Amino acid sequence: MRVGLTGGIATGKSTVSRMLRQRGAAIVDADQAARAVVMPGSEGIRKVREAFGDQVIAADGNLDRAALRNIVFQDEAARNKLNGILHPLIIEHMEEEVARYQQAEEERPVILDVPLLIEENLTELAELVVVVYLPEDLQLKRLMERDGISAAEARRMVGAQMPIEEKKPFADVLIDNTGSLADTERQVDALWRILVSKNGSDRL
Ligand SMILES: CC(C)(COP(=O)(O)OP(=O)(O)OC[C@H]1O[C@@H](n2cnc3c(N)ncnc32)[C@H](O)[C@@H]1O)[C@@H](O)C(=O)NCCC(=O)NCCS
Ligand SMILES: Nc1ncnc2c1ncn2[C@@H]1O[C@H](COP(=O)(O)OP(=O)(O)OP(=O)(O)O)[C@@H](O)[C@H]1O
Repeated sequence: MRVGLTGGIATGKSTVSRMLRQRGAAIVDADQAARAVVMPGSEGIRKVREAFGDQVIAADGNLDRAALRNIVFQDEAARNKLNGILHPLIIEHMEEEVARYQQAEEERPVILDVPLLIEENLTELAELVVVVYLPEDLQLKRLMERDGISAAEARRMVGAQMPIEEKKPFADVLIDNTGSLADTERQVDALWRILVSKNGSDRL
């Protein structure tokens, strides 16, 4: 079964996906795919260089992620341009990974960890949509603490995504990550029970 795991930046997707992996899920992560498709020499990095110039390429030939991040979180047109280049490559990369897991004999749930699942109309990739939720004030606080950034910068990054309150109605299952990690673990346990029963593999 394919599960779409989404939320807003820093609401706790990686935290929840780690908890699901510990319970036996396979994880396919869009942020990792976004890194894989811009490896030196790839079609992705060539197209990004054509669009944004040498300012976003580091001396060693890798993508200069900080430079590109500064550009795209300030400028919607630049962000749309980057998305237009990378999203088809990211989706293709993720589809290949999913196919590899599904060809394997196991029936374990495959979790698609995709921050922009709803913005990019990708919910159809998944049979079940899980939204990891935090109220926006706490989202900003955790983002500032994790990335060591200012409130203004955090607001810009959050502003580049659909507000978390608007993502809530898309959830088949909502995980509220406001409380302690133990509290979130309990919600993940309940989700896991749903996933294994839908897979017909309650015996796991
Ligand atoms: C701009 C880039 C180079 C910044 O890299 P950096 O290492 O600093 O951040 P990282 O990739 O880990 O992303 C952190 C978070 O930012 C948010 N985010 C990333 N890209 C976008 C975007 N295009 N629009 C809105 N939010 C985004 C996501 O919540 C993500 O989890 C990178 O995020 C990127 O290549 N983005 C475009 C690809 C993309 O859309 N990725 C999101 C998954 S579909
Ligand atoms: N229940 C919790 N209590 C306190 N801190 C938490 C909790 N859950 C997650 N965090 C912290 O909040 C921050 C954001 O969590 P995480 O990195 O999992 O978010 P994310 O949604 O994967 O972010 P991104 O969109 O950037 O990939 C991290 O520093 C994490 O350690």
